[in-house]
Amino acid sequence: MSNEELPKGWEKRLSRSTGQHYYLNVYTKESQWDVPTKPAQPCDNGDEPEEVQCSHILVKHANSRRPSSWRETNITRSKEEAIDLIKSYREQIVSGKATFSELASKYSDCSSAKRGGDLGPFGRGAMQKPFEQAAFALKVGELSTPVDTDSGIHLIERIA
Ligand SMILES: Cn1nc(-c2ccccc2)cc1C(=O)N[C@H](Cc1nc2ccccc2[nH]1)C(=O)O
Repeated sequence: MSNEELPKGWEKRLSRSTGQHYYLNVYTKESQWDVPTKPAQPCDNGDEPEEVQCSHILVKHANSRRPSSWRETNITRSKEEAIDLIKSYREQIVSGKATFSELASKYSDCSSAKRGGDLGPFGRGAMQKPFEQAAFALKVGELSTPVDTDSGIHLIERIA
């Protein structure tokens, strides 16, 4: 089957190690041995937007990729403490005690804190995969549960 015959967004590649053909999803860069039967990205059939816009609160921990931020030069909290903080922020937002923007501006370890956590619009392939998957699974206005990436623990709100 040539590339032209494959569903949109897939490419046929040859594995150097096995000599077998595999199929590359050009959007997610994920590969598979089975011949794809559906378009590579749900948005090809209108199920998913090209981009989403999200705000997030990031709490870094000692094992984060870069355990430093505008708030704290040397971040030493544990991953479990970071998860507990994100859960407490989520509770404050859901109960109306604080707004997402207020908490992001005060506590997020991402430089987007200065914009209330707003990351702007992004498409698939722009963010670390766990963040992307969580963001694209949210409905507009919805709040995530804690999301774990190499950067730390996130709380994500989908804006658009
Ligand atoms: C992806 N991104 N966008 C901004 C941003 C956007 C708008 C305005 C200012 C900063 C900052 C970042 C960023 O990578 N920040 C990192 C932390 C971080 N890691 C992330 C992983 C996924 C999504 C957002 C993330 N933010 C940092 O400051 O150490």
